[in-house]
Amino acid sequence: MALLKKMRHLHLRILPVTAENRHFLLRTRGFHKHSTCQSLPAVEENVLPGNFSAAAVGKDGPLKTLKDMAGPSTISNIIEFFFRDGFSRIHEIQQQHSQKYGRIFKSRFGPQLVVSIADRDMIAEVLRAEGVAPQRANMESWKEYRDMRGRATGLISAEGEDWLKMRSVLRQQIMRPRDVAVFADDISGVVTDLVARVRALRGRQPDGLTVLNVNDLFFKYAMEGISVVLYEQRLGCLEERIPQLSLEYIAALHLMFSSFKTSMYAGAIPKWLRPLIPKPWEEFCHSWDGLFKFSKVHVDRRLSEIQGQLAAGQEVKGGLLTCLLVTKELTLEEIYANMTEMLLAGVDTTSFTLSWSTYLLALHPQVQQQIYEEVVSTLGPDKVPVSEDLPRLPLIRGLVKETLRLFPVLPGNGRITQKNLAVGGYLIPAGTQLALCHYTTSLDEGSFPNAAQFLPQRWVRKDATDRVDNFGSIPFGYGIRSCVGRRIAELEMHLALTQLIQKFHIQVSPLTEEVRAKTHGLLTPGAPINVRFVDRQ
Ligand code: HEM
Repeated sequence: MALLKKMRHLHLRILPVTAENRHFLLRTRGFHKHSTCQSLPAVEENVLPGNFSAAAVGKDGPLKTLKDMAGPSTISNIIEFFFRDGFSRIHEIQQQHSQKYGRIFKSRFGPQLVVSIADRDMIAEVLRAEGVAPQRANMESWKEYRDMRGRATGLISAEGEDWLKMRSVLRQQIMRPRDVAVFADDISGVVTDLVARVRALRGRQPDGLTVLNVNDLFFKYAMEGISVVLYEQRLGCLEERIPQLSLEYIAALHLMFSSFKTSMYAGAIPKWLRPLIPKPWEEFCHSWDGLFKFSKVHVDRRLSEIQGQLAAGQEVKGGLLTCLLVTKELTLEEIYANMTEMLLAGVDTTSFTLSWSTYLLALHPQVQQQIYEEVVSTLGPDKVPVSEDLPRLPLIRGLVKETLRLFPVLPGNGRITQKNLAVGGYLIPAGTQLALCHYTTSLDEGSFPNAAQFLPQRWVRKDATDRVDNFGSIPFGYGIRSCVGRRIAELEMHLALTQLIQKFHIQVSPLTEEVRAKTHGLLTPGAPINVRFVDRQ
């Protein structure tokens, strides 16, 4: 209350969403309450959905039903996933299945039928036909945890009207490059610490050059980087001694990902079986407790700072969190939930991409040299890049795009169809779980000639009319439910890579053999990437 009364004294760096534009979104997009919140009935394969007649005809002739669709049998899936460790090869299995069964195929996982789409144009059709509040997957286990603890859902776990409200608030704060440019100075401060940490770590190795398991370093960078944006404070992750609270968070995050398979089962195992197999659900809840606790501490800290400033009649300045706390467009519980989910979504994604980028640069010294030349001809050898410099570094942007094409952090994404669709000659009923096979489309020769090659140059536009984006590679998703943190992630990666390339020759260490990708929830390096950072001057 006190905050609201004093809002006129505030000077926020970021303008809040107005009630007017939020309601505009709700009104004009024809959003219907509950339209996406239905529980998912098992999809019948041979039934023509309501709004299609039996003689439904697509652009290439009569439409077929899911019953006609090819795909691996349940038995072969069980063997593949449980006996051949398919969970760590989901990206490869995606490719193999699309070669064997076609660009659209079905798989069964117990009662769940999944339709996989490994074709750029079909994916485009699906995403372009999306409604106002698309649903990614069944988030029942996430919601159950939140209900059990009396917590709100955040952007990842929310659906329908709840999601739309939060999305319309957050998207206007962080979705455009110019919105996130205000964070560039703070992130640059984190990059300075990253560079210092590279020097400290390599100094400990016998050759004085190698940073072992570079992902460990980028993890800390990404956590520190996203935290200055989300919590408006430094966490000390790049210091020699990491503060206890941050260490606890890292442990909770590791538990969430290391128990990825068990967490998946937490949602898949029926509730009545939990007393017999309690571990997955217990670990799932335990890691969420840790993640929420961390966000709550940091949000509460900022809230009491703001209250103190207002009580003392001082001006309140701040970024995203300050704005959310002051405008109260989201409840405090929604703020905790969104900070928790954004932090979860924003650390490994960014750190894996940075690890793959440095690995690819090290493997391709000529490409690295080309990018280095662009950086020094634009900035000189020493200038610290600012956000306005980034549009003038197309190869740095191409480097990130090409890394994400070859190693899309999310090798596949999901959608639950909200209406009946005709895709690839098939009728897909509403309520069907779709798997969009981005790994396969990213490596498709039709979309990307010499697809296996690392060519950041392919993303550089020749002129303003030249569009090189295509649905073959959409690492941040597409449309209204795409990654809300995209611009923050890009800013963090562009600023870090520019400085690393400016300062160091990045070389493969003899300690690193070929590193292949494995799926562990996300597409991760399957072995430690050890990289040499050799001073350029
Ligand atoms: C390299 C870095 C990143 C990649 C490749 C990435 C990729 C993605 C993808 C593919 C999705 C799903 C989009 C869809 O379903 O269409 C997503 C969703 C999301 N991402 Fe990211 N992400 C990255 C970094 C971040 C960061 C830094 C944040 C923190 C703000 C973040 C927050 C989110 C959230 C909250 C969602 C859910 C959005 C919603 O459902 O409305 N991501 N991300």
